[in-house]
Amino acid sequence: MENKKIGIIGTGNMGGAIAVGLVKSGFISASDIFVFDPKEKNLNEMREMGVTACKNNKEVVQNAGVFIVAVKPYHIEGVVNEIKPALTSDKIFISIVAGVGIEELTKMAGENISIFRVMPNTAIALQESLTCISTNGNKTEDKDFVIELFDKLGKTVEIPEELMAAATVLSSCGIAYALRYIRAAMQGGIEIGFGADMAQFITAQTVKGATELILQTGHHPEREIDKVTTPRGVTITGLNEMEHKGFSSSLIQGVLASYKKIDNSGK
Ligand SMILES: NC(=O)C1=CN([C@@H]2O[C@H](COP(=O)(O)OP(=O)(O)OC[C@H]3O[C@@H](n4cnc5c(N)ncnc54)[C@H](O)[C@@H]3O)[C@@H](O)[C@H]2O)C=CC1
Ligand SMILES: O=C(O)[C@@H]1CCC=N1
Repeated sequence: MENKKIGIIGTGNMGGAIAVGLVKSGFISASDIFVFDPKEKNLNEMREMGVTACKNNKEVVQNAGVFIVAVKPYHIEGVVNEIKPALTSDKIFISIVAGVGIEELTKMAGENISIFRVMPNTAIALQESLTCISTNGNKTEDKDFVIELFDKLGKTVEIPEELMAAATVLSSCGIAYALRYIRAAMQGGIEIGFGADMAQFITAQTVKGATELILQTGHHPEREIDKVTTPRGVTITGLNEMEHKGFSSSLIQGVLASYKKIDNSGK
């Protein structure tokens, strides 16, 4: 692929976060990122970062060799119809749209274009995404570029497309589940004496520490928990009370409910 300029179609929560992460990463100069969004406010935020705002989606695809579609599932078909005249065989089409498969995307865009499904999360703005990539038999050169691109924006894992719905739940929704844990722990922290800001800082840094313990050692969480739970101590008392109230079960059921929602809606 010759043209390594990057397009983003839809600069809402995710498209905007990708643009921010890309500019921060220095992987590409801001002016080589081409975006369109019908919301002028979103485009202005992009312009302020030095990103090139286009007049429409077709112009994005004409300028960029690789483009990321980050619109809601119900807008994808309209977007693909709009960009179709600019879809030459040298383009790489990356979709982060939840629940829309490569087969469906191929029907919309045509056979002769390289299509990837990618599932990032909002931490991509900080280059801390966990991004799942499904390559479905694309050319090695294209695949290498897409992986390199998202490696600059966090960590990547390559998965078969059949796991994309599960990836959406565990990684993309997962950020929200983790944040809800942080909020709940903060609320407990406030009730036992901390101000909100201090409770937030203590909880967030503690979660970061827990995450690093797992990521850096590869240990099972329970192995690290065993080091904290003094017999007859305060930790096990709290943990057991959480389990009596359904903590793990509630999380697992939430994950399954999100997964079912993707299956049910086909989105
Ligand atoms: N929000 C998240 O954490 C994640 C979202 N996704 C997927 O990313 C996609 C976007 O989600 P969000 O960013 O949350 O939604 P959003 O609503 O924040 O952003 C979508 C953007 O698309 C723009 N848009 C609407 N019609 C358009 C058109 N014809 N051309 C160009 N832009 C258009 C909207 O103005 C909006 O700014 C969805 O398909 C979602 O499934 C995937 C992973 C994580
Ligand atoms: O909630 C949603 O439907 C989207 C997909 C993954 C994260 N947000």
